[in-house]
Amino acid sequence: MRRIDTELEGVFMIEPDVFEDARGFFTETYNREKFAMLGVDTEFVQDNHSYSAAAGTIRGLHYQLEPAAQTKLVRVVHGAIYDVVVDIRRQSPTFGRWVGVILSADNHRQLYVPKGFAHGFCTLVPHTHVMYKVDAHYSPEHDRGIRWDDPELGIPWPTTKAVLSQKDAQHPLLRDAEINF
Ligand SMILES: Cc1cn([C@H]2C[C@H](O)[C@@H](COP(=O)(O)OP(=O)(O)O[C@H]3O[C@@H](C)C(=O)[C@@H](O)[C@H]3O)O2)c(=O)[nH]c1=O
Repeated sequence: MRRIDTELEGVFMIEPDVFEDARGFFTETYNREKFAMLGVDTEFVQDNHSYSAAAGTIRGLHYQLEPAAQTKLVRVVHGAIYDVVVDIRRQSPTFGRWVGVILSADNHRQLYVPKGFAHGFCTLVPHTHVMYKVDAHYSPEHDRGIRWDDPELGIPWPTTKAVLSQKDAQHPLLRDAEINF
């Protein structure tokens, strides 16, 4: 099991050990002690599961305001995603910078998304199931978003025909977003 850092400080992947045999495989998708040793020192309170039918489905870019800000640990149990994290802490030296990684059922990688970052993904294949743990409960009144296609971010989403929710089509640009962390 290993940690793979990204260009954004505090944003990293966990690649668990996968034990394959004639039946298939076994893997620990979360182990408090082992994950904590790699930096996932987080008390999760909610597990989420989203299913996207079509390839090219984009969900994001999402965050919750303080005091409901969330740390997330994201993985894919079926299919694959291009997973994006954007630093939206206005005082941060890396404000507005983002990283994109591939998480898939095959690579078993998990992405750690700290508070202060917006998160979104694009499904790369149909019938993709994403599961993630969060350390603060869902709070609709603190729920916010940033436009997935904000030109100042310039994220190269791997689709020419994004499938979006109505909500996600209407978020403000990062420069106009309400942010309190
Ligand atoms: C996120 C969430 C949604 N819901 C409800 C609200 C709504 O009726 C329905 C769908 O919500 P959304 O459209 O916000 O779901 P979705 O677009 O999948 O939102 C998620 O996107 C990814 C990228 C994230 O990072 C998550 O934190 C979350 O924001 O589910 C909950 O009950 N609990 C939750 O934790």
